[in-house]
Amino acid sequence: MAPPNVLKFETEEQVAVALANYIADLSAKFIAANGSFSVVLSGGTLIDTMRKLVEPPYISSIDWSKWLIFYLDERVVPLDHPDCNHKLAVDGFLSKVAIRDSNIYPIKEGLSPEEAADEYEQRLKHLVANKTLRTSAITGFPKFDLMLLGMGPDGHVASLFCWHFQRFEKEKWVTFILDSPKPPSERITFTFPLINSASEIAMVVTGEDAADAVKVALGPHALYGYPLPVQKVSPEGELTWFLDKAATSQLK
Ligand SMILES: O=C(O)[C@H](O)[C@@H](O)[C@H](O)[C@H](O)COP(=O)(O)O
Repeated sequence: MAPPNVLKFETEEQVAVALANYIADLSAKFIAANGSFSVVLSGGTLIDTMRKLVEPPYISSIDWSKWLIFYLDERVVPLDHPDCNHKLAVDGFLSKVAIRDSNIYPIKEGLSPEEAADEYEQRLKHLVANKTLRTSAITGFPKFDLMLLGMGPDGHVASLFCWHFQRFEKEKWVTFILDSPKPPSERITFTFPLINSASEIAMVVTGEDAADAVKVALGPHALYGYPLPVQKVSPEGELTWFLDKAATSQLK
């Protein structure tokens, strides 16, 4: 992986503006090259930070009909539950753009976390088999066009947490956790081999709470010691960080 692009902005608003421009450019690029644009969403504040996409010019310039939506992680709750990342995405973004429901892939309801993870992985395997998703020539894992990652104050990404074994999973595409330190406790999550097979990853990190983990991930000691999950984010393609001043306040 090439060194990450680290883009620092004064305000979260400026992060949102830059993120929309970055996503719109990638949408045009991947649709021109492959006829589709596969986008994987995180939960948390990411959906709000994507808000500029549902405003002019992007609301009319982006070819939404070619977008495919997936989830990096999902809480194992009903799809209409307030804790559901799919509900968060629908309410804040998907309900405002013309992406076909058939191109949006929420998890299957009513399953156990283990069953939900297996079912999601099987669905991804089907999409690889029917050529909806491309695969990495290096890893053989699905190669999503763009993954949009948030990062928790402890440096977690998706539902891969520092002191939990899921961060070390090497075989599965999707796994599950029953004791997430970030509630709710039961989730499914993409694994690092799947995350790192992406063409593009955007780390979208704003706010003071992230500052310590940003310091560890991007500061002078980034290569020392026990890496945070966020430090394992290393796509085959480009990694770009979008940070506001608050998030970089601990960086010297
Ligand atoms: O399901 C989740 O909770 C998210 O996918 C999670 O990984 C989130 O991206 C980080 O916890 C950052 O959350 P904030 O953006 O709210 O800080």
